[in-house]
Amino acid sequence: MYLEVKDLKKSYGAGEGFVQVLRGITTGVEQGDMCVIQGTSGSGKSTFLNCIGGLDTIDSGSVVVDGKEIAGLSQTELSEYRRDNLGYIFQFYNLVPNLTVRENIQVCEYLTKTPLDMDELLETLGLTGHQNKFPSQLSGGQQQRCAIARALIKNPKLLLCDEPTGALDSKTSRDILVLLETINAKYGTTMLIVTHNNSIKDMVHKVIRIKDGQISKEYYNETRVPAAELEDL
Ligand SMILES: Nc1ncnc2c1ncn2[C@@H]1O[C@H](COP(=O)(O)OP(=O)(O)OP(=O)(O)O)[C@@H](O)[C@H]1O
Repeated sequence: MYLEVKDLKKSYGAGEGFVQVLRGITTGVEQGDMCVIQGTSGSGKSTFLNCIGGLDTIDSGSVVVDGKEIAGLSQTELSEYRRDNLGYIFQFYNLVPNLTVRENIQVCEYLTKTPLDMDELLETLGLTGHQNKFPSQLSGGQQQRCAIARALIKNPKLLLCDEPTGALDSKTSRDILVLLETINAKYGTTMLIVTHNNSIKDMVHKVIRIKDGQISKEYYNETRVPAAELEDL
């Protein structure tokens, strides 16, 4: 198992403002699997992702990623863990506005000794002709592809995606999902995808549903629908 989570609990605030967000989550994801995390607004999906991604500390429980326990790591250790293992993609692309596409990706290339080949990645993501443009000169889909390239240049073993198609129209969403599928097949990247779009669950290996901070359902898809054939995106 690449990711093993046991009895993960996470709360925020104190006194009147105390919220118990994750109430003991136990689950796992195999290496190379794409996994969708579903749940209603406020159920704890992003919190779960952030705990696994070392962006948030954990109250109790265990999160083992690639054999390494990340619960209880110091901030410095967490930042090393993020640098060495993870790529992130968010709904809003968080590109640096005054850097070109290529430079935005280079920022992350420098974080690793073994980056993917920049030109090949630009080609895979359909960004070769846009590499010298600034984010403001790109469409939403192109900006998201740039954000994906930035996340992938380190060749992370684990890619965390929080609403990766949330700001995109249906055609561009499909393009992005086809891309994630291609990357998963090409590099074997394990992916956790938080999404409100109910169609995306059909293209992944595993689905985890969270309700009120607990797992209400989880299952593996026996057959997967290719992203290109998903309906109602
Ligand atoms: N930093 C924080 N401080 C206090 N409360 C927080 C914080 N982050 C999240 N919460 C609370 O935790 C609960 C779960 O939030 P989370 O963002 O994980 O939900 P979600 O399932 O991702 O929701 P959505 O689908 O709307 O993005 C919410 O009630 C939210 O207000």
